[in-house]
Amino acid sequence: MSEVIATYRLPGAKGSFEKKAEGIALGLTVGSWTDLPQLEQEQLLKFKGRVASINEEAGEGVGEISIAYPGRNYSNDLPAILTTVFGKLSLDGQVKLINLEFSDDLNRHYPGPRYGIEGIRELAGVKDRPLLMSIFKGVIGRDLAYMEDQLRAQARGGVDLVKDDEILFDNPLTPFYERVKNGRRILDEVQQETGKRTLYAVNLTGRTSELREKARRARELGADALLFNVFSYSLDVLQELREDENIGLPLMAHPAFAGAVAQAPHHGVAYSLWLGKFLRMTGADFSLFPSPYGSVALEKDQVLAISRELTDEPSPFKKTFPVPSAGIHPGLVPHLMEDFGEGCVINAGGGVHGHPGGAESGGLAFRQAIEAVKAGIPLEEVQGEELRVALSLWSKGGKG
Ligand SMILES: CSCCC(=O)C(=O)COP(=O)(O)O
Ligand SMILES: [Mg+2]
Repeated sequence: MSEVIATYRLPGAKGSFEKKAEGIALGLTVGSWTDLPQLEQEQLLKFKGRVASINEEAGEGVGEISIAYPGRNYSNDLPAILTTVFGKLSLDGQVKLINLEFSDDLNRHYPGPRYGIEGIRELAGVKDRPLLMSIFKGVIGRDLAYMEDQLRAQARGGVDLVKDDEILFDNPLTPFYERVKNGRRILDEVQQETGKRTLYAVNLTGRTSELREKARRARELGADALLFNVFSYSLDVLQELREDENIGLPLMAHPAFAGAVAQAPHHGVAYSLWLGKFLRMTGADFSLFPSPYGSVALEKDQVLAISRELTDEPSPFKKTFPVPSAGIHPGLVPHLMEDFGEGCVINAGGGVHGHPGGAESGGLAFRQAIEAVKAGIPLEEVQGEELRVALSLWSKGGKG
């Protein structure tokens, strides 16, 4: 039967959860604060939520309640489903949505990533190591020539991808379409020099009604991929971009604004859903999230839960690349590869541009660190000058 099963974590004393569960099951479906006439209750029974499970011992003074919501109550789209399972309830005190399971018949209507990890590896030409991504930094208020120089340096350093910073919007100095065209030209030139292809994820911004046309035009102009601030828009907008066959580009989901919904320990939505399951099912090829040891850190169990949702099998969806980020420098590469293996994207802005030798050296330092970890060589024993300088600047495993 079509249904979603929502699991909530909320405070309460033992013995109090059954009543709470029934209240949620009723209140978010057919009920209200007043009792309905008997006849109506019988008519509405097939629309009533069902208490699927109660765990009164999920933690100290905390329980977990799972409620099944019949598919006939909502259209199969995330706006309707999120409103059903956590619309009014999200306003009702300490309660956190920690999981949402979709029946197979509902799941199959979501697109998942168009490329996924394997498809992105094909595009990047990288099979057997984590991908390395750098980030434009300090380009607000600068012109296209400045960006071109920064892009060239990053690409010469051997990074596989470069992304716009999420705070770079369409602007007169570096307009979106010009960034796309220049990016293609510069990266073609560097590929001629080095033989290596670097992909550029340009930040797709502006009003929602403009996004699809801008994305289609970007593809025509040769864009490699699109960075997208999903949570300033919505998951459904991401899904619309994914499902547009005239766009067809890799989609890189940025977590900006995600904390507004997921950060609070006893409210909102779990990060594993918000940056994991929901992004994978709606079509993100990459999901960026704060690493456990960077400058904007999440708890390790939260981050690993995000990564599991992005990559676990079996799944009806291709895998989404986990992209642990924020405050990442070459000394952290062993931690990243220990926690995420080779199936991740190592993402750094300051850790590349902050290298004393400049962005090119920053990229080389990361590449040397990745190769060392693959070979089982301690970073301190690596001969690479760029890595040695980076390690002396940023203590291994410390914060940047
Ligand atoms: C918070 S996850 C996305 C990280 C990000 O957008 C960024 O610009 C990281 O820059 P950094 O200099 O910390 O590598
Ligand atoms: Mg950023």
